[in-house]
Amino acid sequence: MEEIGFLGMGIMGKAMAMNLLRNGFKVTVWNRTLSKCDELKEHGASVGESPAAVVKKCKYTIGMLSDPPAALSVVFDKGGILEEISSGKGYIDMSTVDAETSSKISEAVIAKGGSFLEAPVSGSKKPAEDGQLVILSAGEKGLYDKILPAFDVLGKKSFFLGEVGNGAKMKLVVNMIMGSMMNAFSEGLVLADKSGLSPKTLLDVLDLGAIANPMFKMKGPSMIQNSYNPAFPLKHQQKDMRLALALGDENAVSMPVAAAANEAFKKARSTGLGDLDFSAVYEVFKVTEPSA
Ligand SMILES: NC(=O)C1=CN([C@@H]2O[C@H](COP(=O)(O)OP(=O)(O)OC[C@H]3O[C@@H](n4cnc5c(N)ncnc54)[C@H](OP(=O)(O)O)[C@@H]3O)[C@@H](O)[C@H]2O)C=CC1
Ligand SMILES: O=CCCC(=O)O
Repeated sequence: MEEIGFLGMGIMGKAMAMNLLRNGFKVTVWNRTLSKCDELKEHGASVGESPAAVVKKCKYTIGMLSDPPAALSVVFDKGGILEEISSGKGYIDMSTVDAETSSKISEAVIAKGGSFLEAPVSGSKKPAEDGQLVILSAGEKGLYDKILPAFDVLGKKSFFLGEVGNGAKMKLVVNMIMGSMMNAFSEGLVLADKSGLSPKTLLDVLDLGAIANPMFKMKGPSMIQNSYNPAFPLKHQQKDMRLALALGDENAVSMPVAAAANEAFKKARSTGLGDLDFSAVYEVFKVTEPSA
């Protein structure tokens, strides 16, 4: 497989690029804060000085950026992808963004003769490290077929969902459900605790029943220890709720549960919890009325 470019060495990008290196791919990385490339360099990656420099060197470049402004910035700004993308080169944006952002990027890349695929992922830090992501791609099928060897390393399953926007929408629907579940779970933990039950026993009961799931199992024990080491930062979960609610607006879908969950994530952000794991929304539900 050709050398792969990788833009964005955050929690996910670093784990994914490291995984590609471990599996024998040649990788050139770039990050806005350059020092975050150091560890990758120690493991054999080359470092590009700009997104454009990475695209110039590599036939295929992957992006894993925080949000729509970041995803647009690496494409359209000075030193961005558009300066070097051309016929025969492909850009694969794996960031979680809305369909409109993805379409803007796709149109600009294609106008320069390049190919584009959106490919957001389900799965967090650990699945990224272990190559167990679920990849939700859409866009140019030819590029999908060519990048599959890399997807096979990064994920346990890849979907091709058709036209650009479908991957972004699928990802937002999934994360809207996940964020709402995390709110219900947090409320339940607080309700158990305040009504004199053991939250730990609640976790055991949940795990044996019809609503057992990997998220409760993985996050529950650390939540009841008030430990929120970020795997999926809360600020990104709130961004996904906001983008999913906008998708609901466009399609006239009433989403009262997601809207309430979004408010809780906003509240958590406003109290300085945005950089912690999204499970820190639990803290919002713990706040009790001051006693008279
Ligand atoms: N963490 C998770 O569990 C998952 C995250 N995602 C999604 O993946 C994406 C990345 O998430 P994650 O790795 O957790 O996020 P991080 O916050 O850890 O990393 C964000 C990355 O985006 C870069 N960035 C931010 N703003 C800009 C900008 N204006 N220009 C250029 N680069 C910028 C950061 O660079 P710098 O270091 O300079 O700040 C960093 O490399 C997000 O869209 C997220 O929603 C999807 C699945 C799971
Ligand atoms: O976007 C983040 C998703 C996190 C997960 O799927 O566990």
